[in-house]
Amino acid sequence: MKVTVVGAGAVGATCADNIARAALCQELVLLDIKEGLAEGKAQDMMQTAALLGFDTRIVGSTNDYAKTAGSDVVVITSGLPRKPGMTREELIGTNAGIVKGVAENILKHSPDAIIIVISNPMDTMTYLTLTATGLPKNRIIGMGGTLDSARFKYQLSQHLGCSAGDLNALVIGGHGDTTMIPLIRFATWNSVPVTEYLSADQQKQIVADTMVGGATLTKLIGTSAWYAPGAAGAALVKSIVRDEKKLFTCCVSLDGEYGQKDICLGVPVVIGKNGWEKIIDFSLNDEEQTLFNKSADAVRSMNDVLKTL
Ligand SMILES: NC(=O)c1ccc[n+]([C@@H]2O[C@H](COP(=O)([O-])OP(=O)(O)OC[C@H]3O[C@@H](n4cnc5c(N)ncnc54)[C@H](O)[C@@H]3O)[C@@H](O)[C@H]2O)c1
Ligand SMILES: O=C(O)C[C@H](O)C(=O)O
Repeated sequence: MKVTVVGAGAVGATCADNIARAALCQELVLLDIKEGLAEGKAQDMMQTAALLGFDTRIVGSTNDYAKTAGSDVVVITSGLPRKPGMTREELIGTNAGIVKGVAENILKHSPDAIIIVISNPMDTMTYLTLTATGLPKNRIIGMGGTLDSARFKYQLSQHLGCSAGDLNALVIGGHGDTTMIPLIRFATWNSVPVTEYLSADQQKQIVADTMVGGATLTKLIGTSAWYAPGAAGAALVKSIVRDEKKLFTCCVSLDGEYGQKDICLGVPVVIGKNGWEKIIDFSLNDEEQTLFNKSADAVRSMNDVLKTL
């Protein structure tokens, strides 16, 4: 197996590090436009191999896409992160050009790859990657809901005083401060609904804190987060290369599911060797469906901005 991570910044390097530590592929290419950055980080990571005991060969590249040729999975993390006070959507002007160029270069050298898009605004960058490459929809996966669901479990675990690993919880919709939808009604603690244990106020607080999870970290750190985003990207890579068929919320192209079409948005999907293999379409109540439709409207208006760039 060969995996490429484009963008050797905070998220890309963390994602690559997680992929290497778990020995998810024989060859891992880290590519960045900044001279020497990817080569340096690749060498640094390779120097952990003797300490951590993995055999993945990590190759760094300054914009030489020939090195990425024949990748089975490509993770796109290239682009600007937001600064405190900004929304993810404000990154569209710069990141659309970067993501489009990267996707076209990847396609030339790895026409069979499954592409995971992480760059923000992620829902729109996923839609752009799908339309720019023309690849089958199952091979384009946006990573956002996977991270947001992990943050939702973190918030729940803090209130319940329990292991995050004992929780099942999904965030669907867009990957934006106001567009994501933490589905607390469906969240369980080892099969028992968490709503049994949490007051209405606690539930509201958990949902609100989950929605601004990325903004909260951006304010604290001064740039956006990378540990959980990198780990979330690697979890998707693992489910693909090991054909685990795990269920994650990912941003995928909808064709009528959840009442939406011609849009990429976060819904629960099965991830395996063919990319996203199945959308799990379950019934939302009126309130949840209204939120989902509003989320779709907001993402669609960002997709329209692409036409003006
Ligand atoms: N979807 C998510 O859940 C999620 C989570 C975290 C971050 N992000 C997004 O991921 C992106 C990266 O974040 P980061 O913190 O790693 O930023 P960063 O600045 O640390 O790294 C970005 C890297 O991209 C590189 N780059 C820029 N243009 C390039 C090009 N044309 N080709 C190759 N490389 C290029 C830069 O040189 C830089 O090293 C941002 O857009 C951020 O908003 C998304
Ligand atoms: O918050 C951001 O801008 C980065 C990312 O989307 C995140 O949720 O951590």
